[in-house]
Amino acid sequence: MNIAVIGTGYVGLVSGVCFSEIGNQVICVDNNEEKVQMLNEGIVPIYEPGLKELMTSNMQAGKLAFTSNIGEAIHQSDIVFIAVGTPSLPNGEANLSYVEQVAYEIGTHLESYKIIVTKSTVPVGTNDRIRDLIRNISSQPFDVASVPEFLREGSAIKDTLNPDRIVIGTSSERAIQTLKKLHRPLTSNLIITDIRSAEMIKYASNAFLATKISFINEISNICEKVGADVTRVAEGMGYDKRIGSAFLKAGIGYGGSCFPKDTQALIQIAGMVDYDFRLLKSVVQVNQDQRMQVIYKLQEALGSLAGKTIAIWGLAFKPDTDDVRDAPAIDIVQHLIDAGATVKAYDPIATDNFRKEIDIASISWEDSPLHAAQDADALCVLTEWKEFAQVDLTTLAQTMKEPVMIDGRNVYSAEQIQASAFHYYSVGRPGLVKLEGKATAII
Ligand SMILES: NC(=O)c1ccc[n+]([C@@H]2O[C@H](COP(=O)([O-])OP(=O)(O)OC[C@H]3O[C@@H](n4cnc5c(N)ncnc54)[C@H](O)[C@@H]3O)[C@@H](O)[C@H]2O)c1
Ligand SMILES: O=c1ccn([C@@H]2O[C@H](COP(=O)(O)OP(=O)(O)O[C@H]3O[C@H](CO)[C@@H](O)[C@H](O)[C@H]3O)[C@@H](O)[C@H]2O)c(=O)[nH]1
Repeated sequence: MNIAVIGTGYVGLVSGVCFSEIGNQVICVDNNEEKVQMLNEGIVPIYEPGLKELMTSNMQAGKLAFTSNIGEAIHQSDIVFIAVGTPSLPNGEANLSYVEQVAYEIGTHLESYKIIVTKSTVPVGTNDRIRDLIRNISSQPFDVASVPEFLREGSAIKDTLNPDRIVIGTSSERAIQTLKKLHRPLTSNLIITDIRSAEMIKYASNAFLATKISFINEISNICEKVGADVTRVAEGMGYDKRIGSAFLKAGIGYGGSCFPKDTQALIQIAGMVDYDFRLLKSVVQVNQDQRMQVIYKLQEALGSLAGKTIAIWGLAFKPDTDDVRDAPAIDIVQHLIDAGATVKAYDPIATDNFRKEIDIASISWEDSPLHAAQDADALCVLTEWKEFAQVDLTTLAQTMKEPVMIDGRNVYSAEQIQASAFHYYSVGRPGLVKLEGKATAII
């Protein structure tokens, strides 16, 4: 099939590449001309394992192209995917200006029947608005459908080529048949539903996953007080098929471009229809507080943070991505700076993006984990990059001024910590806290 994908962020680019990989003719559009030029030169603007290879091979096979000319792309396609951003407005609502702009441009370029599919995460009712907007501009035939995207950054290609399900929300039989045919090579689990339910499935899914994370983070905080180990608690819970083991990793709270924004947006969507989504509001609050646990533990270990040197390992919101959008590290580093500390930061790939968020003299940007830790009063592990688990803890402790570690992602095992000199704070594993070089009673 001939497909136009509007927007070459994570979703647009990965979808475009994967649709070409399964045999379609794809043209990706972005109004950022610099980005289009880079893509045409085979340069991938995001870090995603395997994406460059797949993109290049499909471009060379003539199945994938990039342009800033939306009209040309629409003329060549049967299906138009909208995959532009829907960032948060200051009140938490989704900003639909990019989606509406694209809908307007599609309307002005329609010259024959198209299926217009929204992949962007949009509030319930948005696809109806897109339909009205286009209908006001064009008398050409078209159908709209909501096909929300569930890919995760870092495993985006695998998620797209092997999805758990594809949700197709539309009232058009013609669109259903075409979209079924398009997606069947990816999975047989196609959920056909109405547009509003499809839009809601996306928000409800993200909100539920965020709820699981805040739930286990609260359990971890209680574990710390009652002497239980949250990793064993999560394991024991996860074997229950009704609960499932995924998304029960306690840490410093969720970040990224989706959970923070989509939970806020769903609270707003509920508010618009006079519903107070109390549970989700608590999930968001717990998540914000969880970031502060790192600071509380540092204060417990060091007292005042003024004048202290703190090493930070990990700036990305999770491993295998250079994305720092709403990363917990942003709040934590900002707090340390406000408290008068000096920060030595290291991330294998996200440093450049992080510096666009905060770049001040009291932060030094280090080129290795050990350089960041050198002469530091404490180390905070904020992203579970694989290379951190491989660092020799004896060498690390000797490099630091004080062997104090706040492991915000439970990277290290009990054995590694017991064999080390570290005064160690984990998340929800209080038996591993060492005080004055001696393990506490609960091991
Ligand atoms: N990032 C993810 O992992 C992910 C996963 C699932 C769903 N989503 C949702 O998908 C949507 C896109 O997310 P993203 O992270 O890919 O977005 P992004 O903001 O990273 O990228 C959007 C792209 O659209 C382009 N754009 C904006 N207006 C345009 C226009 N008028 N014409 C052409 N191009 C235009 C921008 O230049 C940019 O390259 C959002 O609604 C998001 O919530 C994201
Ligand atoms: O057990 C867990 C799992 C995740 N996280 C954190 O949660 C955040 C989000 O992680 P993840 O879901 O893996 O990354 P995203 O790429 O943001 O993907 C989410 O957001 C996307 C955008 O909507 C959806 O498409 C995906 O299905 C959904 O998983 C990260 O900060 C993780 O560190 C935890 O703290 N504990």
